[in-house]
Amino acid sequence: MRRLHQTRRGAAPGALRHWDMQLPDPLRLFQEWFAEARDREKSDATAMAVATADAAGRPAVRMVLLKQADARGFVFYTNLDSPKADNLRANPRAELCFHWPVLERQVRVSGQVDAVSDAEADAYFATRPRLSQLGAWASHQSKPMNGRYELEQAVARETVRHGVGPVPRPPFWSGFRVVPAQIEFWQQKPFRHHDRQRFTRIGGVWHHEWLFP
Ligand SMILES: Cc1cc2nc3c(=O)[nH]c(=O)nc-3n(C[C@H](O)[C@H](O)[C@H](O)COP(=O)(O)O)c2cc1C
Repeated sequence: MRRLHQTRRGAAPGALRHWDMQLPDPLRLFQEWFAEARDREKSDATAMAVATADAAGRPAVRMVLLKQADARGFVFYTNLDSPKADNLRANPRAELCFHWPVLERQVRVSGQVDAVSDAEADAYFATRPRLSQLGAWASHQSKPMNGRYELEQAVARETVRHGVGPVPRPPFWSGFRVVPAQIEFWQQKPFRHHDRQRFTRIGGVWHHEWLFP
């Protein structure tokens, strides 16, 4: 695991010596852990739980797949008529949680949620397999259906409707970006003496704390 480097500074004669931490950028640290997870985990390292709450504060959590992670935030795609999208419109905050069991690591990311731009969603949708694109058109995500047959019928209808041309992104399908205000890295250690490091962004600057496990 990447460690904070501690360096002595300001050691003018007679001055108080102090420890100054040179902090790693938490987004870079995330990228390092994520790259290791992609190499070493047996399951999909992009799978993450996303917790939302409705306007009354009722929580809901479900798995989604991370499609982009950079300085702007963490992006996933979904149906805009789904309960999670309703929650995010009512209360545009979320927490993500990755668990990488082979590496014995957990990462939590929380913050404000923005809609991704239409251009960005179009570009990502165009990369999806055709059957996934048709599935996005066919699925009224989280609405009741009369068994699998209704889904298969809807996929068949969409297949005929789109013919052989490109399948455009449905207007009811797009992405959300969680803009990180806090990122916590948890690394399992023997006897539950785990490492926890929390980074909080205040006024555009990341602040670091160690937490008791
Ligand atoms: C590993 C995994 C990955 C998933 N990825 C997505 C995803 O990227 N987008 C999505 O809308 N649903 C995804 N799902 C399904 C969601 O967990 C959920 O069932 C669905 O989005 C409906 O959620 P909602 O009713 O809370 O809106 C995934 C499920 C699993 C188990």
